[in-house]
Amino acid sequence: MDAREAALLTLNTCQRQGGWSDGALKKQLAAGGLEGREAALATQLCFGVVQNQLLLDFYLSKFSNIPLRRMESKVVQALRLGLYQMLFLSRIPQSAAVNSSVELTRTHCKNPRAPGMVNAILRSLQRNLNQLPTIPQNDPAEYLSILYSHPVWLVEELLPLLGSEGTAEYLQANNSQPPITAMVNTTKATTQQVAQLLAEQGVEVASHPWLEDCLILNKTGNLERLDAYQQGLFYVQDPASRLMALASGAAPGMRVLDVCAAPGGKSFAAAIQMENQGEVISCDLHPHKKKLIQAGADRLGLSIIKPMTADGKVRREEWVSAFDLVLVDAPCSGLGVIRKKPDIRYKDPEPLADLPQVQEAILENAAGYVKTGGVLMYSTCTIVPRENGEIVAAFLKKHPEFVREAFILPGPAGEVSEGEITLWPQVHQTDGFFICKLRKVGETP
Ligand SMILES: C[S@@+](CC[C@H](N)C(=O)[O-])C[C@H]1O[C@@H](n2cnc3c(N)ncnc32)[C@H](O)[C@@H]1O
Repeated sequence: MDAREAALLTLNTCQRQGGWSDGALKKQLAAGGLEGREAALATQLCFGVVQNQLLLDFYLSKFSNIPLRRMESKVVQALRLGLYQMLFLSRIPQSAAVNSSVELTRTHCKNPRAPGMVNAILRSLQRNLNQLPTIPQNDPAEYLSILYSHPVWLVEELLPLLGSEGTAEYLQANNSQPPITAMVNTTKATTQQVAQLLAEQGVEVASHPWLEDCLILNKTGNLERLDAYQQGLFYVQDPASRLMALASGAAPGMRVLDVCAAPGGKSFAAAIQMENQGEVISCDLHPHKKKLIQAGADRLGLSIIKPMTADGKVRREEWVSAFDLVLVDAPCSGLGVIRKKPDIRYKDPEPLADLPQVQEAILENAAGYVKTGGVLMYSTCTIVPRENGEIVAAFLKKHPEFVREAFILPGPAGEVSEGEITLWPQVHQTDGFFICKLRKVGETP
């Protein structure tokens, strides 16, 4: 199996079964025994097609007599792969892009006429690459939707928030490849020691420009096989999540509750900040996720983390007013992590409508666990106000005993004087993320 075949099979699985491309690709690479450059190419092809799917389909449909929706899924994926390479990967000769897609169609598609059709469509596109049809600009949302391959409903939601230039910048940032950021487990080693160990194993390592104890990694190969990973000297996390822990003020000796904890990233960040002194109770609704948190904590040697299965909406009397710090990293639409999970954009938006209700209920219940004088953090990895600022505003209306508290972050975010911030990939070079810090200044009424 080569990179293109792995990409085709992954894209086809995701299209037909609705899975996530990152997970499906990982399985496909393992099944096909792909490593190194072939694995990197398969990843680029797979993510590139997903990131540009609406644009690719716009052009393909102009050059095909048959609507794409009436073609076999693998034929559509072969067409997308061929055109993606021609438009975005100038290092690949165009003839190789066309021929490989024709070959994939011959090997994997049922219809004997499919290879001829794929050849004809891609050759015709190749001849017209310098004069492709223009995307209509009369409707700004539709234009940006096609140009940057995001659904119209999302673009329509962003335009009033960011304006057309800001929206375009955000959508473009979503189609970029974020760096791998490794957070050093400073309870076990210094950043310099970890950087050296990684470099000795051939990883390209650089310091993060503004986040302490964070390394940017390149050429990791299978990261989980690295000695530094196996020894629990780092974990992979976006800077936004670390910023949430920094804003929270988690400190040694505190009693902390992480209400929505799996797979454990915020708990790990807090426990490391606490120098593994104190207690972090890390809960998640789903029983199978408890093991995931425990495995991460064990690998990192963070003994203060106590994983539990618990529903964040259901009150536990023994926890009332018992914690210095409560983290609510709420289940959300994930629209801030499109860079890492490019297919989030194509998921059905209908179930997202119920999320604010769940978020409100979890925040409401979690607030009861904060001691007077303690801190309640609310965060999500999304950028839409209805899951972020609007949740906090509604909560504060009912809870005068809580107030927003200013905090200072390293990097472009700087001082957050209003106590809440939305981080954006195009501005802060992080995932899209929301952080709000609330201090309980009075007794529960
Ligand atoms: C955004 S993720 C948390 C990410 C985690 N804090 C981290 O940094 O790794 C939200 C989590 O909330 C969990 N969840 C959903 N509903 C919940 C509920 N009612 N109570 C507790 N956890 C819930 C989900 O299983 C999911 O793991």
